[in-house]
Amino acid sequence: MSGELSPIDKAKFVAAKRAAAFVEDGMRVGLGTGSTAAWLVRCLGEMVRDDGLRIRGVPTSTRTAVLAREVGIEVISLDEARWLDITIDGADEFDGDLNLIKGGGGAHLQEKIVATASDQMIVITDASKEVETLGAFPLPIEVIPFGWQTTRALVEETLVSMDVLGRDISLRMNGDAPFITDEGNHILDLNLKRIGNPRQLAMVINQMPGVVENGLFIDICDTVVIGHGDGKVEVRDINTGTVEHDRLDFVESDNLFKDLAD
Ligand SMILES: O=C[C@H](O)[C@H](O)[C@H](O)COP(=O)(O)O
Repeated sequence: MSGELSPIDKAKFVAAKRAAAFVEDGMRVGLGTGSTAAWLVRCLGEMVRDDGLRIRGVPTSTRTAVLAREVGIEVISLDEARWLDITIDGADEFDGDLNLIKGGGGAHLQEKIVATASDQMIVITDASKEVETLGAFPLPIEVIPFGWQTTRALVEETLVSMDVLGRDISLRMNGDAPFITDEGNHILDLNLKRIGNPRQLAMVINQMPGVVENGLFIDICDTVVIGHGDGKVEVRDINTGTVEHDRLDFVESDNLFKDLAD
């Protein structure tokens, strides 16, 4: 990486750095996927190397597993861990109840399994991802490749019957070929614009044959850490109703940030 980081990258970095402080020695940690979660993995790697932090990480994608090993985090499978103390991950959108849309990187299936198996889930994000109502970000649905067009038609029919607005459904592509998830599946992106009842929608979608998992995370996230490009961080906890404000002087003091920016 060279040159100055963009304000969005700085925001993601400080959110990740602040959230890393929730991780304690001996914890089993779910490691999210995406550009924000990658900062978290790098921050934890630094804590392992420099501070002697001992953790075992359960990655939520192949990409994250590769990065975690690279930075020196001991990687174990979810089956080895069974239960996690904490999961820290990014999100594509979050609302005031800390319900989320995830899966912009196609990893929401493993992410949801890992987050659900954790005592606490913390989302790290920049402020642009906060919305009043979920749905501006297309909702990812992981479907098995067999009969995916039939599954898409069924999803569309169901949305019509539920009177959900904006029934624009596309197969996610990777160049000329369909995107393939870590589990060998496809992704349908639902451009709904507005999701009035995310809980109901999540349940209805997951009942359809061919659907593996949708990207709505309802009542899973406990805490959101929102970073800003100037180093300010806000930590909101849905269980206690508390909001904390903090500021990280990352430019001057953070070796990891300096190494990456050089
Ligand atoms: O599938 C990907 C994940 O759900 C990501 O956590 C989400 O898309 C946010 O990614 P980023 O931090 O890159 O915006």
